[in-house]
Amino acid sequence: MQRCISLSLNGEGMVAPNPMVGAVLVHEGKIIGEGFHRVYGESHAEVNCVNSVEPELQELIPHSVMYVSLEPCAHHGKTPPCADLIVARNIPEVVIGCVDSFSEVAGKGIEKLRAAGVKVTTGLLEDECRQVNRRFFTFHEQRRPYVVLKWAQSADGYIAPPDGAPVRISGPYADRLVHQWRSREAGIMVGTRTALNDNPRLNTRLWPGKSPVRIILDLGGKIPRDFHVHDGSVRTIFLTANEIDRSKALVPQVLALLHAESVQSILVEGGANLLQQFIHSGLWDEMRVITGQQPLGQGLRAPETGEVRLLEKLDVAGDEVAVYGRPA
Ligand SMILES: NC(=O)c1ccc[n+]([C@@H]2O[C@H](COP(=O)([O-])OP(=O)(O)OC[C@H]3O[C@@H](n4cnc5c(N)ncnc54)[C@H](OP(=O)(O)O)[C@@H]3O)[C@@H](O)[C@H]2O)c1
Ligand SMILES: Nc1c(NC[C@H](O)[C@H](O)[C@H](O)COP(=O)(O)O)[nH]c(=O)[nH]c1=O
Ligand SMILES: [Zn+2]
Repeated sequence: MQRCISLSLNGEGMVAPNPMVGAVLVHEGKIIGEGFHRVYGESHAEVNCVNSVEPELQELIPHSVMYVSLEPCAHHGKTPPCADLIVARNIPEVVIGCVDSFSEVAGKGIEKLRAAGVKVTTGLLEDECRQVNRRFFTFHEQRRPYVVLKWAQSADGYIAPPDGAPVRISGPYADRLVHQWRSREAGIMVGTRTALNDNPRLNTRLWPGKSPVRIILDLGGKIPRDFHVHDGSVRTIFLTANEIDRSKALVPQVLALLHAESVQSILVEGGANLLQQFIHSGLWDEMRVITGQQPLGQGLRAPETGEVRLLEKLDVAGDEVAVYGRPA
């Protein structure tokens, strides 16, 4: 199953909104086939796994066990049901990492396999398999995008100078990492003042990968038409007074709207005002804080994190990158 998890990660940035999935076929303890879901809309891991078995070993398939990190699908989506393929290839046993909570599946794959006499085991490395697809599961189970908060702060805790002018706090390597993060999320969001002060592009020009949908808070329609966010280079959602009721809490409104737009995950890049509202709402999943090497001395303070749980700390060419989760 660990091999399935490693294989599944090859689909990162390519398969969303589908989950990342890996599968292996094992005959008498030996892997005879393996596969992963490569690209959204193309064949699933189970299919690529069966097709990877060498012609001379195909006869072993009915005597093998399939390990797969996510429950095989049971419906005709963009591709036929994998549960039907497993039955059709007479695979007698399937070991599943985690059940698929997507309503079209949600146990129906397991039911179909068992009804056809296939021995099914579920829950092997379940937490690890769910962690791989945390965006997918949050979207389908909590009916909101997976939320990653991110900011860069100076060594003394500021995110901007007093006049709010854009300033580079993180170094070129951390910037490249941020663009890799951008390529792994479906959406990227900033507040009105960040859009006005920084005129950001919010794309992935420093990393090979898909640029996320831009989500710009602009209730007053203040952002000039010649700013990058109006350049039409990527899909951009402007949140105006038509979509957002100022008298109500912002974050639940934004997340409901993005769920309706099928935006499975967002990277919230600031500023402090917007980030603080997400932190106070409790509707966030990861917090990634880059601390630069230079102090600013004064300016706009970084958001208050509140109680958090440290998940990871990296040194990126002198910049500290800390990843936090919500308290347990
Ligand atoms: N270092 C970093 O990582 C980083 C990241 C991003 C930004 N920055 C810097 O941070 C500064 C901007 O941050 P900021 O905290 O001042 O502003 P911000 O969070 O970018 O935007 C705040 C503005 O968004 C609108 N807004 C926020 N909540 C709202 C709500 N609930 N309903 C309606 N509108 C709402 C309001 O605009 P209106 O006032 O128009 O109503 C509010 O003034 C800039 O100087 C930028 O350079 C730094
Ligand atoms: N100042 C630093 C930021 N700022 C984040 C802002 O959202 C900024 O507007 C955005 O990064 C600009 O986007 P683009 O480059 O125009 O695409 N973020 C960092 O990671 N490091 C900083 O020093
Ligand atoms: Zn499938």
